[in-house]
Amino acid sequence: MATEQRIIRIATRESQLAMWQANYIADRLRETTSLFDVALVPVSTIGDRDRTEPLREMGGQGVFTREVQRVVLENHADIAVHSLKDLPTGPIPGLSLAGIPERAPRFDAMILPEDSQVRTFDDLPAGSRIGTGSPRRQSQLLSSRRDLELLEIRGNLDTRLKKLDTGEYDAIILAEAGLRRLGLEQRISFLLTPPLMLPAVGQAALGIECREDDQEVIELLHQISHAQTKIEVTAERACMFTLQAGCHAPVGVLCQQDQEGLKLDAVALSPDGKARFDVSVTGDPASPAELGAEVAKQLIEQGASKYL
Ligand SMILES: NCc1[nH]cc(CCC(=O)O)c1CC(=O)O
Repeated sequence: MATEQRIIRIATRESQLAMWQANYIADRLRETTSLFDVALVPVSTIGDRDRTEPLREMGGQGVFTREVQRVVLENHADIAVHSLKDLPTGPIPGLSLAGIPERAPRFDAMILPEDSQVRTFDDLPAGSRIGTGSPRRQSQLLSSRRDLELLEIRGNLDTRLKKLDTGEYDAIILAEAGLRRLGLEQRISFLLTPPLMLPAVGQAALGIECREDDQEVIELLHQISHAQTKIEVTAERACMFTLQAGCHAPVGVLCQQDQEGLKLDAVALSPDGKARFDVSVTGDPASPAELGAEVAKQLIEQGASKYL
């Protein structure tokens, strides 16, 4: 008689992007093992239910992740799949962030109406209305172009693209990774790359949590993890944790391996972009958390705390 197969239950938000990500992880797990079956457990979060308030005013950190985590803690699911950039950096008692799969392309993208002739950031007409509620994106754009008008925008990717197409904005900014995952990359007019724009902590990476005592699932999540991505996001998240800054702070980071070692660039800005603090440190790839803490320490020494 066949023994009963354990089903790995995957808790996820219900947005199109979250469901894509959860299905992607389900496929990776199925490729890794035939010992388990997988099933999705959709969860609605306050971040999804309230589409009107600017995100940073909605109880801030964890509005997209807290309820998904609770479902796992209460054993109604076994793993939680998050966009790592939405996951607060502090540890959650009872949960282990055991899965960090390979990161997708991590930069931000500018989207213009389909008939626009504008091809570069510098070509944007003076006073262009740019839709983004992210203080990180707003402050970095204002740091190079004081003339731009930054406007709040909410909603999932489809909703935001519709708001652009109906003329509410001259351009909007979205992460390249999310657009690619939903097959919308043809809407990208151009990428916003460093030094103009540093991405968010963990941007384009996924974070998968499970209960800290679920050794079977922890091992499975290690098998679908990617060593280099894990090193990079460990440095980035340690920097944000030491800064005591959340995902809505005006902070951008970029962690990359080069010939000299593991390099972490970070920028913190005032909301209007007039003040900015830049730090770049190269460290030992074997100690990414120390590198992140060192970069945070230097930002604080420069006076960045005032804006965090
Ligand atoms: N805060 C929303 C969010 N969280 C994750 C992504 C998709 C990209 C990613 O995984 O970094 C997005 C959308 C966006 O910023 O455009």
